[in-house]
Amino acid sequence: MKVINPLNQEIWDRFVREGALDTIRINKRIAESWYLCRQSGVNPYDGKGKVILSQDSLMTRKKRNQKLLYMAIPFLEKLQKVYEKSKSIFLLVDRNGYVLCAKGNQQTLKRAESINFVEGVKWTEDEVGTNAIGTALRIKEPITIVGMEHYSVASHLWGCSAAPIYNEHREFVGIINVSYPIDDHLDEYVLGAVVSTAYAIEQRFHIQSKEDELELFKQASNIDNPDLPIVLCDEKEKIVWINHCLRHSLFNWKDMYLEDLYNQDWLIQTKFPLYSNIHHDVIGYRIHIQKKKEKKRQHASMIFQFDGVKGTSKIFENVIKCCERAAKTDVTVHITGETGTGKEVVARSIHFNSPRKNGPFIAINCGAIPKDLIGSELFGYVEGAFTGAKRTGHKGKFEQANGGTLFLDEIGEIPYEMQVALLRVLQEKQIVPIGGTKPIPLDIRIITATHRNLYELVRLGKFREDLFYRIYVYPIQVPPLRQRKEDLPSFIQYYCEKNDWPISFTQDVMEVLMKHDWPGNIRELFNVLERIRVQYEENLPDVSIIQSMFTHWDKRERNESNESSQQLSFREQMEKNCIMEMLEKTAGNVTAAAAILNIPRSTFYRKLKKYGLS
Ligand SMILES: Nc1ncnc2c1ncn2[C@@H]1O[C@H](COP(=O)(O)OP(=O)(O)OP(=O)(O)O)[C@@H](O)[C@H]1O
Repeated sequence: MKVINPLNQEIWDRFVREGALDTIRINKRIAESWYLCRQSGVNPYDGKGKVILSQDSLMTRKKRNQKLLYMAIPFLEKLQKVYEKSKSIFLLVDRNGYVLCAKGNQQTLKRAESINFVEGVKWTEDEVGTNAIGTALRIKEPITIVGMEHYSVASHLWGCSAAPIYNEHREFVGIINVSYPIDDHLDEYVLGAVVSTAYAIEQRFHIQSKEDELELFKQASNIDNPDLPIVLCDEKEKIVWINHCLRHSLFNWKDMYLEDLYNQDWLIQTKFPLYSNIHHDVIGYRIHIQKKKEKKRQHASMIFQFDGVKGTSKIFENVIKCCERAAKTDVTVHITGETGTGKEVVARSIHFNSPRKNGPFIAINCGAIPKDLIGSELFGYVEGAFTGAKRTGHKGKFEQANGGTLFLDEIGEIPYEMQVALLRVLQEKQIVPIGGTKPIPLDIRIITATHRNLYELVRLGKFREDLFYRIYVYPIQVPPLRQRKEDLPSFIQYYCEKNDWPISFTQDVMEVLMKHDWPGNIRELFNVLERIRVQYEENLPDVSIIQSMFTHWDKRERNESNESSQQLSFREQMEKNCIMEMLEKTAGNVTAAAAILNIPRSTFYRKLKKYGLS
């Protein structure tokens, strides 16, 4: 490959003015590029870089190309050493033409700044006209472009040689380039040196792929659960290892790719990316698979179905076992756990796996109903039971749940005086609606839940001991997310699949998520994922941004909750919620809502004003 002689001003002038070119006098690759530039309206009198990434976007792009950077930078530096006496600069460019890294002579780097030839700039033919980087990127061949061979004037005083870089799969991954001021008179072998460097980088990719494979096997030896059918794939999803329990059912795995498993009736349960400790890019996946038929059989024999993420943690496996046992009987279950840990999901799963599954599942949050209304909400009332009562009467939650399951959430919030009535219903298994005389027999399973310590409430005299023993028959403790962090990837995958969000989280983002304490548990996790999805869509932000999001949100949420608690007491907030709910139910009919809530109309209007609802 020889360095092409610069063209003269006359040829360039004629082409940009008239589009006329004597193609014999010009390298055909350059002629072709000039025509393309002219066609797509590139300005020959400009040619400075215009699309320049912000620092954040450049960081994200570097992150995405971290393997390329890791492989190529040492060779770029070697090349720089060879030409250290020259005024050259040395650049690494990604597959889309963005400059990821620029090193070399400080004076030349400064000079390059005047045409925006800097890190983060998009240096393609479309943006800046014919140039070694942009043209090599289009034709995927090494090329040197000097002086007026550049289509636009901004580069007329430059010479540059570029070559494409390929990875171990012969996929094009970027460009390596040397640029120099035209008066630097670099030797004619510079293009050869650039090509050799690109080749050396490709060899490095090959060696690294062997090292990655070794690391994958090393990580495989740490696989925790030998009873789960696990396969290990490389980053191209080629199966490289299967664990013991698959050795008798998956024979020809050595030539298989992940997608071949679908054709053999296997289902992917979880897919967990594995990262290199060296270049931090994905090197493969650990995949938990399951035979399709097994799943069908499970459905057929009605083995316990949990409608949510089970994960792989031991602690949650025990919860599922408890649910399974409880579902087979009519035992009264009491679920404890912090807010957002999935107590209601657990309650539902017990109901829908029990013989009552065809009956109703009725949930009521005892903490969200004003004290005065809880009686009518639970037990119902008959026609004309009190002023403002609905003419048709009202079926209470107990009656609504007849034949099924009643889930009393936040049972610890139930007013003390109401606890006696509740105890009586549980003992007598019948209900008399408010204002009524005829008892209604009940056939229901009771599940209660609380995030509070009921023992403590009993000790403080806030919860009746007799009621406590009536409901605390079969306790199930749902663990907080921080005690089952190994389930985080399964939750993330669940969320991504549910929202059709094809994104894979990098290892450092995973680490940040793993380190967070998740005070709001699964609800908080889903909220965080939702915010990231809405704000960043497919371009997962850099780890530092996610980290700062946590700090920012934490602060904001703390402030917001302080503000709202200063404005409204808990009781007031409950009252406001109840009024809003009733207005929604009555389609905004104030008279009807006030009547149902048994609040005089004038008071009701005052409250609407107080809560900013009028
Ligand atoms: N195992 C799970 N798989 C998928 N989603 C879950 C799981 N557990 C909980 N969630 C989701 O997390 C959120 C909170 O769950 P849930 O309402 O059951 O928690 P909770 O403990 O009852 O909360 P609270 O104490 O605030 O009533 C819901 O959106 C629920 O769908």
